Amino acid sequence: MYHLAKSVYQQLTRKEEYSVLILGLDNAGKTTFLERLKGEFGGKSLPPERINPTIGQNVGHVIVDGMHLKLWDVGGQENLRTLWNAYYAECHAIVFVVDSTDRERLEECKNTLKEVVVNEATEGIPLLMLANKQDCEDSMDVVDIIEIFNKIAEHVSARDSRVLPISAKEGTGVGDAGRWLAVRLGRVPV
Ligand SMILES: Nc1nc2c(ncn2[C@@H]2O[C@H](COP(=O)(O)OP(=O)(O)OP(=O)(O)O)[C@@H](O)[C@H]2O)c(=O)[nH]1
Ligand SMILES: [Mg+2]
Repeated sequence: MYHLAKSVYQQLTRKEEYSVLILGLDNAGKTTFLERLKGEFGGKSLPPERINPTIGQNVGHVIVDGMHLKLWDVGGQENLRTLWNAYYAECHAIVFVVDSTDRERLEECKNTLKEVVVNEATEGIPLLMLANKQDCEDSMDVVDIIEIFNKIAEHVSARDSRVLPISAKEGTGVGDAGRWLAVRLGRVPV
């Protein structure tokens, strides 16, 4: 009887959790975005000046509109990108962060995103691209970023994708990014 009651209780109080993988080149602002998202949705967060390049991974939890999200932020340095594969099977959505000021690495950024979306393991997974660092005067126009990156996402497979302008440093657009994920993930079975 105790076991039955316990299992009923667990079913009733079960929290569904969705895994979100944060990818992008090194220095794109992935960790800054994760910390800002935590702050935006009521958690404790590190200020930008205390964030260092990620060598392993950072994990954060946020609740957006009642939806529990577990965010995996992994290092974007070239030699660490081979590790991204290991996360694909378990993730429900991918956030790809782009440094909008880094014109020199735009080609590398496009190729990296392409590799992610052509991988069989990410097929059909919702993809949110963030045109970050919009607070910088020299940042690329978000319209141009949308043009470039939507083409990559759409050509590969019919998936839910979106490009949003943000400043992870100042927090602009970060709440919208969290809410986009919550809405999209509400349509995906855990
Ligand atoms: N101006 C500006 N700087 C930003 C923004 N987001 C991040 N940065 C800066 O960009 C640098 C890299 O940020 P990180 O969050 O460490 O980048 P990352 O993508 O996690 O990098 P890796 O961990 O090496 O993969 C830091 O100096 C941040 O302060 C932003 O929105 N605006
Ligand atoms: Mg990082």
